[in-house]
Amino acid sequence: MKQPLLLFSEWYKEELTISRVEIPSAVCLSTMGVDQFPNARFVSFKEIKDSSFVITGPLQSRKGLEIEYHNKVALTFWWTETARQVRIQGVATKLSDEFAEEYFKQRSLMSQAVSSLSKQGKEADSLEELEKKIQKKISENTKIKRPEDWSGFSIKPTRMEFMEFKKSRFHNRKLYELDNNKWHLKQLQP
Ligand SMILES: Cc1cc2nc3c(=O)[nH]c(=O)nc-3n(C[C@H](O)[C@H](O)[C@H](O)COP(=O)(O)O)c2cc1C
Repeated sequence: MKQPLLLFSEWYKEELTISRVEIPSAVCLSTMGVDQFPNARFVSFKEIKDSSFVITGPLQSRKGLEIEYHNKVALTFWWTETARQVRIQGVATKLSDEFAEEYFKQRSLMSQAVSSLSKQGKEADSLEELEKKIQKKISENTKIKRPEDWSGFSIKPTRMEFMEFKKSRFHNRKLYELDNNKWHLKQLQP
């Protein structure tokens, strides 16, 4: 049986080589809201590290607070060129400061400036003022420090479903479930 993280890497690579979308790393992150409503938004998948899926962003954002409240989350990929969907459920853990620094360094100057000055999800008094501050920060051309609040999550999968979409609707669905540290595979009906 092929291990699911290996299958994920193969599928992702296949999509990346032929993808024509600007952000092929986009993935839908679903969380459980403090109001018990599920909540979903796209984020950028960074990489698999220590058998976990890494995403980044501010911890004081809605998603950050929701994950703090309830650490079980879902990631959903839809890859248009290869017509494949991957659904992942797992447990999220905050990144270490060391890894957060690494990911912050990889961001463009613009992204770093936005992250350092924008309080993601808070109401804006004046977008123009905020944009001016960001432009000023960029023009200073000095090293931008990672805000303490900017980090990310490492999501350890416990269930992964791989679907090959078929025009006939006779989709191929393979479900991997983790039990006692071992992955078990089931073939699902379409
Ligand atoms: C393609 C795409 C990629 C995105 N990547 C990220 C990301 O990596 N991190 C992030 O915090 N927000 C990212 N966003 C913005 C989120 O969709 C969202 O607006 C933001 O994280 C606030 O969500 P929240 O209020 O639920 O915390 C991305 C949006 C899109 C459309």
